[in-house]
Amino acid sequence: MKHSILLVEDEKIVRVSLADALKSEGYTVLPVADGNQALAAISEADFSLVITDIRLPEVSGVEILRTSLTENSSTPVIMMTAFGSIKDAVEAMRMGAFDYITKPFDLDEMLLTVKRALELQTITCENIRLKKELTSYYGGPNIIGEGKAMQAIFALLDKISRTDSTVLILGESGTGKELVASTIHYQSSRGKRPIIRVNCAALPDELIESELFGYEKGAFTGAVAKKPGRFDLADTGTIFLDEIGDLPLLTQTKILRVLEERTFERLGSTESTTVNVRVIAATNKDLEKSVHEGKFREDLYYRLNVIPLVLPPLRCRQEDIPLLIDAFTRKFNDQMGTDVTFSAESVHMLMNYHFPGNVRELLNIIERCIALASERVIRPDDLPLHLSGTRAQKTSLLTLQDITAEAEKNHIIQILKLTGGNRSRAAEILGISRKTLWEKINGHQLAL
Ligand SMILES: Nc1ncnc2c1ncn2[C@@H]1O[C@H](COP(=O)(O)OP(=O)(O)OP(=O)(O)O)[C@@H](O)[C@H]1O
Repeated sequence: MKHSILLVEDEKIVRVSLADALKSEGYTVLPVADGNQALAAISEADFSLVITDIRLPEVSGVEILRTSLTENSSTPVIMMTAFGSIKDAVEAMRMGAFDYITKPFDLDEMLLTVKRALELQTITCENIRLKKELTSYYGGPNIIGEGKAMQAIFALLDKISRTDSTVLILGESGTGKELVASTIHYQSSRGKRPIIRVNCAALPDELIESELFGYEKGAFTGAVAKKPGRFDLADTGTIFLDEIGDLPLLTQTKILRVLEERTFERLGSTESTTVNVRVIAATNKDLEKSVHEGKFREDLYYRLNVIPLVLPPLRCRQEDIPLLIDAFTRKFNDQMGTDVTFSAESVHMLMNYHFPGNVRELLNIIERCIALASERVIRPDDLPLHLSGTRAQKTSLLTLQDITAEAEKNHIIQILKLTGGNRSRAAEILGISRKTLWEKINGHQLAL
């Protein structure tokens, strides 16, 4: 993108020759002769750079500097000053001007200063953009959900972020475990330090320990230099152990030691290394079952389970689906420069889909629909075929017992919604005791 420069200079000869020189460098230039025109231009457009004379009739260069900094603080301002007004230039620098150039100036010197100022402006803008992206990706409000289940999660997140405890996040694939882990980290006192993610399921058993704990030079064939592990990299920050249920037993023992003593040994070293890390782990496995099966260490399970956070599957928080559709539609419309919306029938259809892939699946469906949209409104026919097909397909594969259980569960959800979560009234309508309802809520793992 071409840089745009506002040039404010009342001396015609300087204005015209400098504007020509800047244009021949490939910049877009708006030359103006007085301060009032400059102020009007600043309020109407964003410039990459402002170059202004200090002494101008009516409105001074200092006033232009002040307005420019207020309107857009990332736009650098270069002041041009005659020999007699150096004091003003110094004052302008103090106020935040990028630099000043004394008139008469050498053109090359001016172009070099312009280049430096624009480099700074590019970096500043990029920095602002990245920061925005980071906070919009990880900031609390961007975990979307307004149903009871998610409200309870937000309240817990708030508390967890203020502690330094180990957290275990449980939930099916795509329910937002990684998003939640990042949010806890960024909201915590370690937020400005690194968060290192390890996908325990993706690392082959023979590499996992060297990845986690690093190795010394010569620890094994091919270890030509010392390499820090992920725990070293996460020092003073957070380590996110994703899919922890897939860790081999031997590595589990070492993780337990880090959790208890904050120490570990690098491969090929007998010396202990101490780290200061917060551990957040996640899994979509039933860890309790893995413990019973002897696949997961019981002591590690209890050590991790200090604060468990269970993310409910999307099908159990139907009420969040329209909100998520809205947010994802906005996101992809922004990205693709489109203006697509979902019809009420499509939203209804999505609300009735069981989303085995949870929020990730919904996100992918929205992206796909917007990318392939031939019209502005997405109707049920435009949704992926499996959405209408899966229910029938799923039903045919289920046993009678499964179908009954599913119907029972959905009915309980509906009635609880109807009674605004009042369990006594729901039990009355359902014709069961409060105790039975409680057992069924637990049995179906309803996050209400
Ligand atoms: N409540 C939510 N609001 C907004 N976006 C969400 C929400 N939950 C999940 N997402 C988005 O859905 C996608 C999947 O989430 P994430 O990767 O955190 O899930 P996960 O549970 O860690 O999945 P897996 O177990 O497969 O690693 C991400 O793009 C995430 O930003």
